[in-house]
Amino acid sequence: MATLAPALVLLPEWGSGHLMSMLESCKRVLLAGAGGGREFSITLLVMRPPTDEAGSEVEAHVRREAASGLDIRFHRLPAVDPPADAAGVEEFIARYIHLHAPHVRDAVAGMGRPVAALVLDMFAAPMVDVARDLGVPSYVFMSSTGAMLALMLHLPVLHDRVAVEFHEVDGEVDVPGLPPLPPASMPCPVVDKKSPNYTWFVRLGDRFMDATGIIANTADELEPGPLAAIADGRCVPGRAAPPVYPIGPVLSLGGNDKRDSSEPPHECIAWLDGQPPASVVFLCFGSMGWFEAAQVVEITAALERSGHRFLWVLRGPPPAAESGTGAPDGSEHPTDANLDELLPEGFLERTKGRGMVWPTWAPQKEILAHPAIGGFVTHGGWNSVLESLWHGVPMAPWPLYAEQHLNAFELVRDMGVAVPLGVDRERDNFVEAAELERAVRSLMDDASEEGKKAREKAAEMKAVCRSAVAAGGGSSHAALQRLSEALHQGAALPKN
Ligand SMILES: COc1cc(-c2[o+]c3cc(O)cc([O-])c3cc2O[C@@H]2O[C@H](CO)[C@H](O)[C@H](O)[C@H]2O)cc(OC)c1O
Ligand SMILES: O=c1ccn([C@@H]2O[C@H](COP(=O)(O)OP(=O)(O)O)[C@@H](O)[C@H]2O)c(=O)[nH]1
Repeated sequence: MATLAPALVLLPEWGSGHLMSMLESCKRVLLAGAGGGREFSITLLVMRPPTDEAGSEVEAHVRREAASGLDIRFHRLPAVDPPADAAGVEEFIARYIHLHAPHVRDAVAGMGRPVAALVLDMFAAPMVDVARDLGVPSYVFMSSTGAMLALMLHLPVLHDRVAVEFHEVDGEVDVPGLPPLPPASMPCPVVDKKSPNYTWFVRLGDRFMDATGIIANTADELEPGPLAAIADGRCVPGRAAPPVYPIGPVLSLGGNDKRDSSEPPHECIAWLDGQPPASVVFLCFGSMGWFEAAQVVEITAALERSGHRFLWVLRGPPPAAESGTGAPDGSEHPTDANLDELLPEGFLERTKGRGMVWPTWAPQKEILAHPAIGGFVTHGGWNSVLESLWHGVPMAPWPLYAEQHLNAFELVRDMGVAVPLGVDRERDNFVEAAELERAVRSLMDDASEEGKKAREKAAEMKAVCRSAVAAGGGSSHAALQRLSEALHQGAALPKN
């Protein structure tokens, strides 16, 4: 038994952004420990996702990772009935995950080897209790920003201090480590305090405090304000937060964008190959972003008038959007866009040669790595942001869902790597053509002072990202070493 490598037992939420980001991060721990006397194995606890679509995605990840040659095992948890009465997406996710607690307990108890950590998705934070009962360490994995982490830790304090809805606050909301936050930049789950989603987020933030540690996909130099606020105990006055290990950027792999060099380039890449350096604005809106026809018209007008080259990933509504029966976990994916139906007549002709509209999943990481890309209009999902910064691409954030309004604020106001884009949150995040045209010009025009600052800052962050993960002095590499040491020290046989 003593010779068996301690296990990192992972409980990710099933969404690719969460699962792959956690797995890739824990693979770094595995690789960092190997050879240094700190061997680990990984066991990923697989919940049956609540939709067939998510189920197929998870199975594809499992198949690929099982063939990776690393010490990664998969343990399928018994199925549970999803809550039938959840009023909101975040409530559904947190409750559905929590129903697995007895099965998680059994799986960890039956590992037959020391457990270095039960690594929990942010939505699974209440399962710190399972780890405590079994006498093993628990770590929350934060796949979003340090700013979101600071906000979540601070949320129980805000809950006591702010009696009204955040949008009724006179002025701004104070979140330690961030510039004063306009209420319109609060993340979706906390905008309605009457909603159980809000109650769950307050609870999740509270339970983060009971973890042994928090692993975060960020870097000290990327988010110094929020990370220092957490470390200094400013988020929850009077109580020390668990140590945070910012080990990022870990770019989550697992999309279908890794190309064999013998294959011909993807059509988007082939098109970019013919464009001048830093001349193309890339528009892409994550795994769930799509637009109604009226918004598409505004985007086409903005792109035409801006005169800039563009590569636009345009997706259509998810199948359930028409019937109003969305997936309970909010994970319904957009369909491929029917360009003939969605685009105004003549748009493709008029922009021929300088624009490309791609109607399906695109190889985003490869696109952002291409020298022709000069700017990125993004929904501001944290994985997309990290990918953009990794390649030094400045952004114009167009937040659509989840915590992206907070991300947009941080990118523009705190990190300075993005130009602002005026999004009407009251109108389903609608953006007028003139506003998008202004933002694209600001991002891409050589003469734009605002764009110049964002470009310089993004170039700086590219260097920061790469040096953070570099061996021999990188802050994220050092955090990985500290984490590896803490995991090694804390490994314990589960009590039964
Ligand atoms: C991070 O804060 C929030 C994340 C989510 C959220 O929920 C979610 C649920 C699913 O079933 C599938 C998903 O793919 C998914 C994604 C998701 O957010 C995205 O997570 C990314 C990190 O991996 C990244 O942070 C992106 O910005 C998110 O868009 C939901 C939520 O409240 C609505 C959050 O506050
Ligand atoms: O057409 C697309 C859309 C998205 N992505 C990838 O999907 C992930 C999206 O994650 P993010 O956290 O940005 O947003 P989410 O989709 O979770 O809201 C990123 O790795 C993107 O590179 C991609 O490769 N092609």
